[in-house]
Amino acid sequence: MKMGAIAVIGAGKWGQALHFALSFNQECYITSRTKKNIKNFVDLDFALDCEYLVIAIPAQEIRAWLKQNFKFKGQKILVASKGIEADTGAFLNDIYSSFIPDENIGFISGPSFAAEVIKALPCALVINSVSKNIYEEYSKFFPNFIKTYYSSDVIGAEVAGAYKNVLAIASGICEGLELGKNAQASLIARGLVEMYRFGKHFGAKESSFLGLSGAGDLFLTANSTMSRNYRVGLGLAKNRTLKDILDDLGEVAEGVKTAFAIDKLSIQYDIYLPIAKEVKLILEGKNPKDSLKDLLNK
Ligand SMILES: NC(=O)C1=CN([C@@H]2O[C@H](COP(=O)(O)OP(=O)(O)OC[C@H]3O[C@@H](n4cnc5c(N)ncnc54)[C@H](OP(=O)(O)O)[C@@H]3O)[C@@H](O)[C@H]2O)C=CC1
Ligand SMILES: O=C(CO)COP(=O)(O)O
Repeated sequence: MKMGAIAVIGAGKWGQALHFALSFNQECYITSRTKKNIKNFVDLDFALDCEYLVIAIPAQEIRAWLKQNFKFKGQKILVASKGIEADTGAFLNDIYSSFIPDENIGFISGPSFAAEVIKALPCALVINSVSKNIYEEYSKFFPNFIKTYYSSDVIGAEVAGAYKNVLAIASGICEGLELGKNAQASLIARGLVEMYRFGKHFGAKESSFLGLSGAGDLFLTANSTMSRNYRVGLGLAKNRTLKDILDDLGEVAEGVKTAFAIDKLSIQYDIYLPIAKEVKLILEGKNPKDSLKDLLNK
């Protein structure tokens, strides 16, 4: 194994932004399914042999990707994806845990549009891991325009990062229906309560929802057309088909599949999650105006 070497896996928007940031203090490699003209682009085998691996592929692809490609030989993994597996309702940490010991895994969370990180604009991120060593080792790699914090609340970070994408869809719908800023702020605030209710069920800490991983990322994503999930919501409010919206987007909007995962878990564990439920129903074809009536009357 190449000790000390770092590689990003997945050269999409976030992978490329992280590669840019992680190249400030050291050489950083990057790989993807499709070969790209990026400095230090390497093949997958080269990347997998690095000690530090930052994985930035869509949540729904991770299980199959790990099964097909990954062999654990002591690598330290930083998971950059935000989503919950739709088919099973599995959290990413549980998927990774069956391939890699928990002490070797960290999760990045917090407000971080790739388009701003790749311009070296300042931001603050959380590295969540059961092992503080993972935080200490990875935080050294980040450039000085990114401030990193440590948290051991892996489930809190995961829930917040995944759930805010569903709420960003809801907020985009709110904007698309021209319901006004009062309605949008109410939706986001109740959304924060809802995502904490969900997280608490799985043992997440309240502080994660009050800080960068929860409120921070939710306020960012649910207020900006820079968010892909928000733009999905805008399209749904304008009665565009989901297929049409996603074809136009050309990038992943994790909230779509995650809405189905959350709905599955809400039924399985009997957790009251009215906003996520309506997002899932709208994705299945319910008229957003009917969802609004139902939310107001619940
Ligand atoms: N964009 C952002 O601002 C942020 C994104 N994230 C999260 O990061 C994750 C990735 O997002 P983002 O980079 O923006 O998405 P993109 O759609 O831009 O890119 C997705 C990347 O995943 C790769 N990929 C897709 N399917 C597979 C597969 N089956 N096997 C291997 N690789 C695959 C693609 O490979 P290829 O290059 O070959 O097409 C591409 O590099 C998501 O979970 C997202 O929520 C988190 C924080 C910020
Ligand atoms: O997670 C993000 C910013 O923190 C990116 O959000 P979108 O995937 O909705 O663009």
